[in-house]
Amino acid sequence: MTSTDTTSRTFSLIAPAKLNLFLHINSRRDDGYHELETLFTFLDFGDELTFSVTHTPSITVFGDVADIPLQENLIYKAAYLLQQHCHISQGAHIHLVKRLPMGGGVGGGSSDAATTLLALNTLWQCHLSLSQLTLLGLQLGADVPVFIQGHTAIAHGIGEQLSPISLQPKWYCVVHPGEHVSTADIFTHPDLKRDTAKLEGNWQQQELRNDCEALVKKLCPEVEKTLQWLLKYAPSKMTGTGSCCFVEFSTQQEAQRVLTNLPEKWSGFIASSATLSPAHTALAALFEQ
Ligand SMILES: C[C@@](CO)(OP(=O)(O)O)[C@H](O)COP(=O)(O)OP(=O)(O)OC[C@H]1O[C@@H](n2ccc(N)nc2=O)[C@H](O)[C@@H]1O
Ligand SMILES: Nc1ncnc2c1ncn2[C@@H]1O[C@H](COP(=O)(O)OP(=O)(O)O)[C@@H](O)[C@H]1O
Repeated sequence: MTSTDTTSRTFSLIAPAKLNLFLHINSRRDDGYHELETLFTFLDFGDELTFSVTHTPSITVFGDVADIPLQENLIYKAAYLLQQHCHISQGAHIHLVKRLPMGGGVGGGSSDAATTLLALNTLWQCHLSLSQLTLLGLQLGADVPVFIQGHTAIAHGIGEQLSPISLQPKWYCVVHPGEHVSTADIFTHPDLKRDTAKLEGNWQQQELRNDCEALVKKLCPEVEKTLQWLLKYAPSKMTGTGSCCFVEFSTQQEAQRVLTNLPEKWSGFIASSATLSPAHTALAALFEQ
């Protein structure tokens, strides 16, 4: 999945998906952002990004860039932010293979941005620490810090205060109901439940849920249908602000069975969870050679 050519300074990394195993919204701040508590885990499935350094300062992003204008692509934004911050005179060619559904709640854009910061920090020899990269990443989105820190974590604040934890690896079948859900639309909706009490004591002994789920089910009937269909196999949940839904298993076979039976109108994938982000694991392996 990962390749390198250190002599021409080119390498590929997987920008992994995340799942929110629960997502509680505690309050809305004066700046419009929401205080939340969420459990992030990484999947060993994601977009593939290939980075090459150039001797001129231009930054290009090509491949599956769909109709996102270059300067709005989070990959470009991340590269440009780092280049400006560290006064780098080199540029980069970045190729994207998009596997994660956009607006699916699996964090594809944020993961692409974080992976770009991690990769170019190395290729451009910026020598920023993970804490410094995390602060830069937060300028790009509330979800970016967890992908930079790279560890399964419970997040507080707007998603940037991270307490790393370890979980048993599990297998997931993740289903995209074919609908795009805008994070901003959900967080600005008057009917969003935003008054869940903060967790106290051991989170594993408490009732956990996704506070966005009821609203998204109401707004997107296909999400409701997906959650219902998945219930035949296991308790189903939605990730982030949707629209992807998932079920958890101990074995690959159980997850594969759900994917095999998936109605044609939906798409999906199976993946196992990883306590460490696959992008971090791959980057460490590349530079230990
Ligand atoms: C809800 C979560 C949960 O993991 O995931 P997604 O469903 O988007 O993947 C994230 O917090 C999304 O993070 P991210 O997608 O990076 O958010 P941003 O770009 O910073 O913000 C997108 C929109 O969501 C709102 N937002 C985001 C995070 C937060 N804690 N409170 C908010 O109100 C922002 O006000 C903005 O209008
Ligand atoms: N490289 C990128 N990959 C995905 N989305 C991107 C990217 N760059 C910018 N975006 C924008 O960010 C939005 C949210 O993307 P994404 O992270 O996939 O969703 P979610 O936060 O629901 O997981 C997209 O609708 C798209 O307009």
